[in-house]
Amino acid sequence: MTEAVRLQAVAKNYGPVRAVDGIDLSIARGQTVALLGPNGAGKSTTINMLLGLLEPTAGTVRVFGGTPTEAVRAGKVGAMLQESGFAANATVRELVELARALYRDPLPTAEVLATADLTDLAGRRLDKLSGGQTQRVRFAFALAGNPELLVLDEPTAALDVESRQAFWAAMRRYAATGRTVLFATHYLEEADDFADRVIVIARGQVVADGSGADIKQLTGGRTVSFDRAGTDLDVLRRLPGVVEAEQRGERALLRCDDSDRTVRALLADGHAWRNLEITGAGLEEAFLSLTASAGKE
Ligand SMILES: Nc1ncnc2c1ncn2[C@@H]1O[C@H](COP(=O)(O)OP(=O)(O)OP(=O)(O)O)[C@@H](O)[C@H]1O
Repeated sequence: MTEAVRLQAVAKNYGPVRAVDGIDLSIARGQTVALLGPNGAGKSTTINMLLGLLEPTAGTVRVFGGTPTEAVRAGKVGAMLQESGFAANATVRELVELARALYRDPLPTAEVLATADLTDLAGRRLDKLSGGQTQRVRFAFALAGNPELLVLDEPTAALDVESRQAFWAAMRRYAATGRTVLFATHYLEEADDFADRVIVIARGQVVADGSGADIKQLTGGRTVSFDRAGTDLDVLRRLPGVVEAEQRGERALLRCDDSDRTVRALLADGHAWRNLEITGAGLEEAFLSLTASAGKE
């Protein structure tokens, strides 16, 4: 069995809200995968179905060939979800030992502490930790059972840059042991930096799936901007190669999947523009243009 996760035509409704709208995907063992999408895209809902915490409205979810609940019961899955609630008067070490006691084949305490970079904090009470340290404790809790699949829902939300780096260094140590890691994020740099594969979801659907580089290539990813001198934004939006147009102050910003065609059309049609600029897109621009094109369908 080389497959860790398989979702087939998975959908989830909350009353009238279609949070997940037909997701198909398969994740091989050993991959580090980012689920990337804006707020409300359906990331947490997808993760909760994968952990057996929510039942899909339609479709099937398989984890290591069985149901999510079977995989969780067998100790194959560790999860770090968005909320936490730990007894404040326990120490870091006590909490790790509590987590280990829940599993048949846990990692040694020293290894859990070292992987999560908590060795020096083992004796510290949980209520005396910084936000970044608390996140690493939650990470330690998730990996204590030695899971084959680690699922992290926005693990670095609200952390400063330094704490984020420490967190991802810890995650990499775990991934390097050949385990499968799936993490949700809306930080585009994180997806690009830490995942082998980036699955972009928007409005409950997969809109792109590949490496960070693939995703940038998919969109062509350039922004053409200029002082627009009154040209109608809708006219600009219809120019060839334009995915989305918006106005910022005096400037029009056109997100393009083929900026050469856009610029040629701008020249040919004699639009009144000044101070033209063409910039290459980072993953952020690529992501916005993917999301925008999904909305056009
Ligand atoms: N319990 C619920 N009841 C009703 N609607 C919900 C519920 N949970 C989520 N939703 C809606 O489903 C959609 C997807 O939400 P979800 O939390 O899965 O997105 P997300 O990508 O994880 O977002 P975030 O990055 O903000 O956590 C959103 O429109 C959200 O408002």
